[in-house]
Amino acid sequence: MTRQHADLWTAPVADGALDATVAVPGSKSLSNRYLVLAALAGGPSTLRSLLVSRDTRLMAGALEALGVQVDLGGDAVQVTPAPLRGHVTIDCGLAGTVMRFLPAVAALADGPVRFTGDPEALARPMGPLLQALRALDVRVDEEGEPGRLPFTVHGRGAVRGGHVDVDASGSSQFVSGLLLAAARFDQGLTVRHTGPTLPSLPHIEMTVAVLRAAGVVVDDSRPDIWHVEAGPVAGRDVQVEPDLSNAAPFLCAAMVAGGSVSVPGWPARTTQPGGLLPGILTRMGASTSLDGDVLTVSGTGAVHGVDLDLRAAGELAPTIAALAALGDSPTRLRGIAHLRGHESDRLAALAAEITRLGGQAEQTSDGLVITPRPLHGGVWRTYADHRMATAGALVGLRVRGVEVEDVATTAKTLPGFVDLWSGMLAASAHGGRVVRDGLTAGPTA
Ligand SMILES: O=C(O)C1=C[C@@H](OP(=O)(O)O)[C@@H](O)[C@H](O)C1
Ligand SMILES: C=C(OP(=O)(O)O)C(=O)O
Repeated sequence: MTRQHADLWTAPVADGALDATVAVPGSKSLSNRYLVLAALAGGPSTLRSLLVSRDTRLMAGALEALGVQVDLGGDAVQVTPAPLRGHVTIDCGLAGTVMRFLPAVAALADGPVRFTGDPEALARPMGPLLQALRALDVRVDEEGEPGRLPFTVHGRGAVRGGHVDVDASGSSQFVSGLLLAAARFDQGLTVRHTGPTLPSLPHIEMTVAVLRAAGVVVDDSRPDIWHVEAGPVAGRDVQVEPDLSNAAPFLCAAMVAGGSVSVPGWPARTTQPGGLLPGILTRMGASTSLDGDVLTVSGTGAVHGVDLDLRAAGELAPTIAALAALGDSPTRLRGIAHLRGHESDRLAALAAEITRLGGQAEQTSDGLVITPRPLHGGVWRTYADHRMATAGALVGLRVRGVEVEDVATTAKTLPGFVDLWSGMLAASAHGGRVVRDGLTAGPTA
């Protein structure tokens, strides 16, 4: 896209130290897991503080197409399960959680379920999951390139289950997508990961945790093997944690601009990879404190380079890479080769955009090496990738004239991003107010 045609948002520069409390909405990963399990449950569920964003609307829409009643209006989302019907098409958008969590669910429907998505979604890997379904005697027809959207899962109302191998080195979501539906298979399911590396283990632990909380028996005592017993899934009343990965750019903003940013609702224990943020940001020069459920990150503007294995938390990589580009020494990010199959090829995208602004960033076989250089303004391309957009905003907090292309792509997981971001800056000028979806809600004390 050329500059003339792009939809550009000039990222605001911080003109002083930050002092704000930012309330971020619910976790995408938890929200879409709760929706799937609520659809497979034996009775209704109430999901409180569920994220309402493009990814969760796509999930809700897909489940509704399959016959489930999902009422997204109001403070709490009500889900009423129903027998799953086929002869429908599911639009996955660019949501990994929809394209990877629903094919095994579709196998339980009473007819064919066609999966489509955004043009960018056609580049995201699906093959190992589709092969695993075929190994379980589920018929899957691909329409174009093998192992990619679009494809059709031929539901037959039941899946035998048993044992299946899957190479999840491309995405942990292949494992999660099999486990989430497995309690509804006749024999349950044992999944064994066979690939060389396994990314995003906390997200698999999240899957196990939400299954257990719904009364499903899961054995994860052996490395790379998970067993889900056949049995009922309980309808639940749950409170969704805030999205800690979406909190990341706000917390990092305190390091870039100096000052403090707090995020309320920070869970004492979590399976979200964002739970690793306090440790990572401390290594990069921040001070962090947890006061009750409020996490505060404080910084001086100094950012130190790190050598970091982000295998467990690849979702944080775009934010950490943007932070690293503003550092005082080089950073090496490892263990994230699979980011080449995320919303964009994130390793290529980050290297290209940091370089475009005068920085130095090179891809390695499994990550990035970022050597800080003085940066200048310019267009920051986002490749339809929400985390590229928030990474550009972070760079623009210090570098004047960063124009973020298609900032609306943040609607994938955080539709209120621009309002929250400018609210954080406005609140800082007024002494620590709470910012919720762009609204300054009042003083914190
Ligand atoms: O299961 C999940 O909710 C997710 C798992 C991870 O996927 P990968 O293992 O493909 O990185 C993560 O990056 C994604 O944002 C969400
Ligand atoms: C990789 C991500 O998303 P998805 O759930 O679409 O895989 C992400 O949000 O960083």
